[in-house]
Amino acid sequence: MSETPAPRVGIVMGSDSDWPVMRAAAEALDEFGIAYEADVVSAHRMPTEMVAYGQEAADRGLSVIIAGAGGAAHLPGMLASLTPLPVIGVPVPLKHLDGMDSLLSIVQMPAGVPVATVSVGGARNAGLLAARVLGATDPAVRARMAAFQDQLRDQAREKGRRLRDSLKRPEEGTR
Ligand SMILES: Nc1c(C(=O)O)ncn1[C@@H]1O[C@H](COP(=O)(O)O)[C@@H](O)[C@H]1O
Repeated sequence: MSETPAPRVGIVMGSDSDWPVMRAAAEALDEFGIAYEADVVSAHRMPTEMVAYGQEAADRGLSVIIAGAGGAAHLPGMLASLTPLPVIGVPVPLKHLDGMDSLLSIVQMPAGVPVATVSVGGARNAGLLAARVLGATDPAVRARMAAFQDQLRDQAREKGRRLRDSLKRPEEGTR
């Protein structure tokens, strides 16, 4: 019987309502074969459990924490204050303010307590950034990231080729 690999990345969010955004981080980690855990850990609603999560994360074997929250999004910063691990913050957009409240709550950290903040709703990039952090010391993950970057380059070249072709046929492009 094969054992489930121990999670290397912790994906946490303030509420299960964040999951439709945050699942993109999990999907990115799946693409790279990186084991993760996902849970709801709210600084505001379950502060003592949030403190325990932050204090225990490194000893439990996690290497990176991805924390997403919306509105008064204090979860990523509070976790960064509790753990020596890198914390990647995902501003989750809510119904009002287009996610600007979440973004500013996460990105404006005081000096000494860094949170690597991705764009509003940018959970996929959070997963990719976590893969890069692991890849710095894990050659297999780094090789997968290099292959992924090759694919991106090829796709971008193809987009340019299609655009140039459409300009050669005036009825399809704008001159
Ligand atoms: N920003 C935080 C925190 C926190 O930062 O501790 N805990 C919950 N929340 C956010 O509240 C929003 C609404 O949550 P509900 O949908 O449960 O009402 C979510 O986006 C969550 O991340």
